[in-house]
Amino acid sequence: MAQAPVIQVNRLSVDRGRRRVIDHVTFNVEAAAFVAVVGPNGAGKTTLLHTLLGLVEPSDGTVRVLGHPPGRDAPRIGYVPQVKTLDRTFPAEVIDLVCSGLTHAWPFWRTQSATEQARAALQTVGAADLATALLSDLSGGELQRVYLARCLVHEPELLLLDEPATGVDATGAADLYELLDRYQADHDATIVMVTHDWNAAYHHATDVLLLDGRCISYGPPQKALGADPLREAFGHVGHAHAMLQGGPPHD
Ligand SMILES: Nc1ncnc2c1ncn2[C@@H]1O[C@H](COP(=O)(O)OP(=O)(O)OP(=O)(O)O)[C@@H](O)[C@H]1O
Repeated sequence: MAQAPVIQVNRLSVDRGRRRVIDHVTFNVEAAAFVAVVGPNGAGKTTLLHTLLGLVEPSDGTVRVLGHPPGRDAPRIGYVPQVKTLDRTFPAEVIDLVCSGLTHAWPFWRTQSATEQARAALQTVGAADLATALLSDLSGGELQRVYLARCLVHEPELLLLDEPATGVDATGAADLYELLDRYQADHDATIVMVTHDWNAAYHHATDVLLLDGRCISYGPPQKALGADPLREAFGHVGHAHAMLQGGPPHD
C-alpha cells in the first residue's frame, strides 16, 4: 500500500492581523522528500512552517502533519527556528540547549546519557568544541549549528528548518547541506527547509515550493525554479537565474 504523504496541505489560508499572508496553498510532501521553500521577503515562508508546527492557526483549509492536525507529534519533529529572531541573552550553556531537544523542556539537570547524546549531536554538526560555551558568546553561525544539533539530537523523522544556513560561512553551509543529505539518507527523514539560497534549493532539494503568499510553483527544482515562475515571484531574474542554471541569462 502506498505510504500517506508526511505533510498534506489543502487550500490553506492564513491571516495575520488584517493581511492574508498565505492564500489557498495546496501541496503534499511525500516521505523522504527534501522540500525547499523559496520566495521573497514576506512571502509567508516562516508562517507556513509555524502553521505546520501548530504555532499559527489556519484561517481556512486543512493541514495534516504525520497524519494528524499540527502540534500533536512534537517528538517526531525536529525544528530549527530562524536564529536571527532569537534572544540569546539567556544565561545558559550550549549543552543545555541541545539537551532541551531531548526533553522538550529546559533541563534543570542532565542525565549522563542525555549529555552523551547531546555531545554526539554537537560533534555531528561540527560544534563539539562549543559544548560548554555560553549561548550569549556564540556568533550567529555557531548558534545556527547548535540549533541544528538540538534538532537532530532526538533523531526526528521530519525536519522543519527555517533558513538553517543564515550566518554560516560558505564552507560551513556546504557542510550543513551535506549533513542534511546524509541525515536524510540514513534516517529516511523528510525535510522541509525555508531558504533564500536558490542554489542549495536547486542542488539539494527533491522539490521546491515557490511561495509568494500563494503557491507560484511546486515540483522538481528544474521546473519550480524555471525562469517564468521565478520572474512571477521576484520580478526580473536574469543574472541570478543564469547563475542558478549555469547558463546564459534567460531574459
Ligand atoms: N506575528 C505576526 N503578526 C502580524 N503579522 C505578521 C506576524 N508574523 C508575520 N507577519 C506578517 O506576515 C507576512 C509573512 O511573514 P513571514 O515571516 O511568514 O514571511 P517570510 O516569507 O518568512 O519572510 P522572510 O523571507 O523575510 O523571512 C509578513 O508581511 C509579516 O509582516
